[in-house]
Parts: sequence; C-alpha cells; structure tokens
Amino acid sequence: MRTAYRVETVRAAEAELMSRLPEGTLMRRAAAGLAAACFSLLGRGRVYGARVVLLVGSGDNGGDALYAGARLARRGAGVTAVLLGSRAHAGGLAALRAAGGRVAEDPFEPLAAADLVLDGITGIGGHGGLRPDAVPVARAARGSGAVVVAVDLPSGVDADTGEVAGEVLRADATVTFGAYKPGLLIDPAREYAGAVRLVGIGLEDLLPSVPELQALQHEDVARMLPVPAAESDKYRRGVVGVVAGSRRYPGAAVLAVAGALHGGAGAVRYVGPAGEAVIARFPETLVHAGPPAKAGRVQAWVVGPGLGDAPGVDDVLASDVPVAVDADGLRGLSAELVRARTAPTLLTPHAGEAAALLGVAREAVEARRLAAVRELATRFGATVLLKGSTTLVAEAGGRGPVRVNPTGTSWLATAGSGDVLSGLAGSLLAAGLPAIDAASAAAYLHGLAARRASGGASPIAAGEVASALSDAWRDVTS
Ligand SMILES: NC(=O)C1=CN([C@@H]2O[C@H](COP(=O)(O)OP(=O)(O)OC[C@H]3O[C@@H](n4cnc5c(N)ncnc54)[C@H](OP(=O)(O)O)[C@@H]3O)[C@@H](O)[C@H]2O)[C@@H](O)CC1
Ligand SMILES: [K+]
Repeated sequence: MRTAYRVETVRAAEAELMSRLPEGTLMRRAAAGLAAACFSLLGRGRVYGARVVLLVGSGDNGGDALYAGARLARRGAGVTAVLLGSRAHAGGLAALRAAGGRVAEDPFEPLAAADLVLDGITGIGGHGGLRPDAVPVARAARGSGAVVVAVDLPSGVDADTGEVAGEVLRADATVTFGAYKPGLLIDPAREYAGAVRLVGIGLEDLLPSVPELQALQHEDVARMLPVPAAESDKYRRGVVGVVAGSRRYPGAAVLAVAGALHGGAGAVRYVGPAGEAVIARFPETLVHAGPPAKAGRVQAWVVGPGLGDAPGVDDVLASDVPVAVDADGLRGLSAELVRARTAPTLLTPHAGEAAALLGVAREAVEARRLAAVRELATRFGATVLLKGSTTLVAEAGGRGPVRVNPTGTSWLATAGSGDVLSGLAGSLLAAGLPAIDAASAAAYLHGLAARRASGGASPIAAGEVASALSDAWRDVTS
C-alpha cells in the first residue's frame, strides 16, 4: 500500500529524526536522492556538460536544490542558480559556489539554453500559487524544452489537499522526500507532478500507522477479492440485485449487470423494465420486472444507473442489506434516509452529482476533491466513491484514511463506464467485502480493465471495460 501524509505529520517525524542526527543530515540525504534522480533523468554519460538551472526559493526546498546542484556541478554539469526568494539557503549557496556553480543575474538567459531545471521555489512550506515575480520565470522554464524536476512538490500546489490556487510550475518528474504528500496523488495538483519518485530519508518508522491517504497496489486488492471456497454455491457467494435501466436507457441496465457479473457475486438479479435487453446479452442473469421488494433475497443492491425517474430507490434503501447508489439514484437523495440505514450504503457520484448533493458548483468539487468526498461521507454517513481522474473513496463518517485510486485513466471518461463500476462495486458488496474495500477494489479493477482495453492509447467503450474485468482480476491475483 502506498501512503501519503499531511505536512504537519511529515514535519513532526522530521523533527523527531533530526533531533537524533547531526545537523544537516536530512537535507544531505534529500539532496543526494535528488541528484541521483537527476543523473538518471539526464542519462548515463550526459551529466558532464549538461546545462542545469536551479530555481531557488526562500526556504529549505531551495536548499535541497542548491545542494543537489552542487553534486551535479561536481560531476561536470554547468549549474546556474536563479534566486527567487527573499533569501536563499546559505549553506546550499556556499556548497554550490564551492563546486563551481554560479548565481544568475538574469534568469531568462540560462533558462533559454537549459537541459534540466530543478524547481526548488517552494516545498511543504509554500502557500498559494507562485508569486507574481516567479510566474514569468516558471513560464520560461516550462517553455525552454528542458526537463523540469520538482523538488519535493511542484511549486504552487497545496501539499495537503491537492488544491491549486494559482499558477504552478508543471514538472516532468517530482522527487519527493520521506513520504508522499496528498497533493502528489490527488488532482488537480497531481497532474502537475509528472512521474513521482519517493526518496527515503529515514522517516518510515516515525510516521503514524494511519496516513491521510492510501493508494492500493495489486497485492492489497488481491487480499480483498473474494475467493469461492470448495463448498460455495451461487447463493453462498452472494446474490447482487441490480435496479437500473429504463425503457429509455436499457443500455445502462446491461452495463451495470456486466459489471456485476464480474464482481465475484454468485448470481446477478436484475430488477426493472430492461429485462429483455439484459437477458439477450447475459442469459445467466435472473430477471424480475416487479418492485425490488418482491424480487427475492439479495445480499446487496445496486440502484440508479439509467433509472430515470423510475421508482426503486426508496424500496432498496429500506432493505437491510448493503446498497450502492449511483447516477439517477443519487438525484435528490435524502441524507436523513441514508443515515438512518442499519446496513452500509455506498454512494458513487461523479463531480457533478457530488456537487448537487452538497449544494455547490461542480467546479468547487473538482477543485477540492478531498474535502468534498469527506464532507459527503460525513453528511450521509455513507462510504463515498467520488469518480474522476483521481477517484477517491472515503469511509462512512468521513474519518480515517481516504483511498485514492492509482489505476485511473482518462479513457474511462466514456458513457456507461460508471454503470459498469457501480455494478462491480455492488457485486463485491454482495460477496461480503466491507464498503470501503468493495468501492476501492472496484475502482482499482475498473481502471486496470480500462487501461488493458485501451492499451493506454485508444478510445474504449464501456462494454469493453466490462469485458476486460476478468483479465484485470487475473492481473491482480496472479
Ligand atoms: N524539514 C526537514 O527536515 C527537511 C526538509 N526538506 C525540504 O525542505 C522543504 C521545506 O522547507 P521550508 O519549511 O523551509 O519551506 P519551503 O517550502 O522551502 O518554503 C517556505 C518559504 O517559501 C516562501 N514562500 C511561501 N509561499 C510561497 C509562494 N507561494 N511562492 C514563493 N515563495 C513562497 C516563504 O518565505 P518568504 O519568501 O515569505 O520569506 C516561506 O518561508 C521541504 O519541502 C523539502 O524540500 C528536505 O531537505 C528534507 C528534510
Ligand atoms: K518545489
């Protein structure tokens, strides 16, 4: 499991470690890791003679850049520092000068010819976007064609939340120290970080066991996924009921059932007016045209995809089994009703649906995804999966670590892909997974399936995502 910690937590661990070590040890470790990453980015044999520009802010982030620059200069790179802060780290500056580096009078001249730029303007001590005097310099760095490496974080992002309040210098790669920060994993900030590399500086054992964010990896998901025992029959494996589709949108029912068939439940019971379309595509489905309450026992429900104004949501919420509510099921959903449930509820909104539930604009959710998902989970007393380029899952009540899905791909922004996801999540609920695991494992498999189906490079249809779920499952468990 990959974890991310808030700035105050990282700082506390750093203070503890620093009190046990000679002064400057941590910065030396950080700078050594940063320089090593730069050597590998520049490529073997290309450090000597490389033109490197350091953008240096007032704090220790600039210090890291200066010490790493000194290491590059000692290996024969031409290193120039551009000082952008109210002051510059004195030890770092001395080290750079001693190694043959120089300080630029005019920032634009060295940037025009740079091969590599180190962004050390701000790290975890930064607030808000780049300051006005840094903006043209950052733009020149971005426009120079040089590889831009962010030191710890791209300058201008909010480390704790992933929010972006102004201009940010977009990096090709970020070298972060001690622990991931939430802003490196959550959009919009994540988008500016490029490929993120973690350099250990010895903090690992001093960080608390509960992080701010968790990103599952294959082995975590493999441990969660249900495995049928020898004596399992379809009912023991769990039956998932899908209340979805309408005469107008029969396809949503087909896609939600397709997702549900790949989620480990033993059987899928479809309830609604699109039974014929569902059976035509998936003859293994049990179909029922009446109300959900009369459809027979299930271990979990999925309600909402393509439902239009059809009834069914209240019926399903009145049940005593876990329920995943998606799409049309979320419209006008009552927080009181959801909070009053005794069984778990999972809500799977996209940013627009989340905004409607919170009574804010969609842009506000997109800008503050972490706060939005926690707020929904608190208000509804439900586990919430907020879909998007970085899908987040918050536990009911909004406490505990939020899970961020690392497998997403922008090819998933395609009609019907959400229907597949909610069917899959409901199926995992029926198979007995806790809601947080069902939601985050579903997001993980769904993203992986989309990557497989698109080959990372081509548009995909939602049905193809569903078809690739078995392969994704095998990738994770093998
Ligand atoms: N602690 C450790 O053990 C280790 C720390 N390490 C490193 O130190 C970094 C943290 O260093 P830090 O605390 O000095 O803060 P940092 O991010 O450099 O900048 C703060 C200063 O910047 C300014 N400023 C603020 N906002 C701004 C803006 N928008 N735009 C421009 N400037 C802005 C403001 O100063 P002002 O200019 O207002 O005087 C503020 O005081 C951390 O990210 C990691 O790289 C590693 O070496 C590992 C060991
Ligand atoms: K930085």
